[in-house]
Amino acid sequence: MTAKVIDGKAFAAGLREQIKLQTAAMIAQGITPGLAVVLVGEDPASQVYVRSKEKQTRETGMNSFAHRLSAEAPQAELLALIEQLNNDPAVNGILVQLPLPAHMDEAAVINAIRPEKDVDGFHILNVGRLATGQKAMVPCTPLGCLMLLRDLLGDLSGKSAVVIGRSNIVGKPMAQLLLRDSATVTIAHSRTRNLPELCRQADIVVAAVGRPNFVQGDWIKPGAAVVDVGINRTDDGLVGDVDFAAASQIAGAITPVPGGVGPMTIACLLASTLTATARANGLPDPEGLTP
Ligand SMILES: NC(=O)C1=CN([C@@H]2O[C@H](COP(=O)(O)OP(=O)(O)OC[C@H]3O[C@@H](n4cnc5c(N)ncnc54)[C@H](OP(=O)(O)O)[C@@H]3O)[C@@H](O)[C@H]2O)C=CC1
Ligand SMILES: Nc1nc(=O)c2c([nH]1)NC[C@@H]1CN(c3ccc(C(=O)N[C@@H](CCC(=O)O)C(=O)O)cc3)C=[N+]21
Repeated sequence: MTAKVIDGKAFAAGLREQIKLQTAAMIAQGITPGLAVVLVGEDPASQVYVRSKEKQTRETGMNSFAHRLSAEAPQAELLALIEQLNNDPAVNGILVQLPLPAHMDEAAVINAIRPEKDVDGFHILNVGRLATGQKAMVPCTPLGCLMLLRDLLGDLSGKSAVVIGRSNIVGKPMAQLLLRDSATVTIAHSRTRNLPELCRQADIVVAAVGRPNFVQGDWIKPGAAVVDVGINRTDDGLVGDVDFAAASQIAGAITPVPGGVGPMTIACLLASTLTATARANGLPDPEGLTP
């Protein structure tokens, strides 16, 4: 069997078209959504992402505000910038690109963002809201994965899902979203025993590990859905966390790297910016863009 290759790039493009239409409708009401992206330091990969985010933000008709701080900037300078963005009515969403330089306290920085403007969904209040089933800002990468899975499988209720990875930015919120959709969720990590066997029982495998080709083809249940979040730069170029060649012979559907989850992350960032703008203006949540 050969798996359906899920075209995240095309799905994301469709999502951006919807966002563009709904942004235009908002602008017609006198409201222009605005996203501020803050980059601290000169990490080349982060610079590429941030430029891509800025370009796509403008292409949907939203305002994009870029702020760059040197890698040596004191944390107080970043906190002062966040405070300024918190109080700027033209800014509906704030994203501080991670990772931050080692001298900064990531949690303190994230929690300084007004939760309503926290389009990454990393603020402790949004984490708590998601975990308790309240209206939250939801992290972009897991949201993108959820959209792809719902599109593929429809109702996720009762499906068994294994999420490999327990980070605050991918694994844990992914598990929360799948749980909210009534999947039966197992979270695996570096201390998990019998990971291959665990995966073999899963209808859905989400890999967010950060190790090239980590998930083997024979870990996959025939016909299962495989979502590869991993972005690993190797001598063979950009590869995911799943051995794509092997897994795509067994899975029912699989996301490629590149062209799978990555483009969905950025599209969901724009979706969340629109959601934040709607909520800030007492408008209903945008159609089809919130989980
Ligand atoms: N496509 C996209 O939009 C995005 C892609 N990414 C990519 O996704 C990947 C994961 O990112 P992130 O969550 O931030 O990474 P982290 O490094 O924060 O987390 C990795 C997780 O994998 C687990 N892990 C490590 N080794 C093993 C192992 N041998 N067996 C089982 N679990 C293991 C770790 O377990 P433990 O907790 O025990 O250490 C940890 O929970 C990276 O490649 C990253 O680049 C990230 C964000 C967005
Ligand atoms: N505050 C914050 N929020 C984030 O959402 C965030 C972050 N920090 N730090 C870094 C990670 C990583 N991330 C990606 C976004 C897009 C692609 C993406 O578009 N990938 C393309 C390929 C891009 C390439 O060629 O490098 C693809 O998979 O097709 C990948 C990874 C967001 N992150």
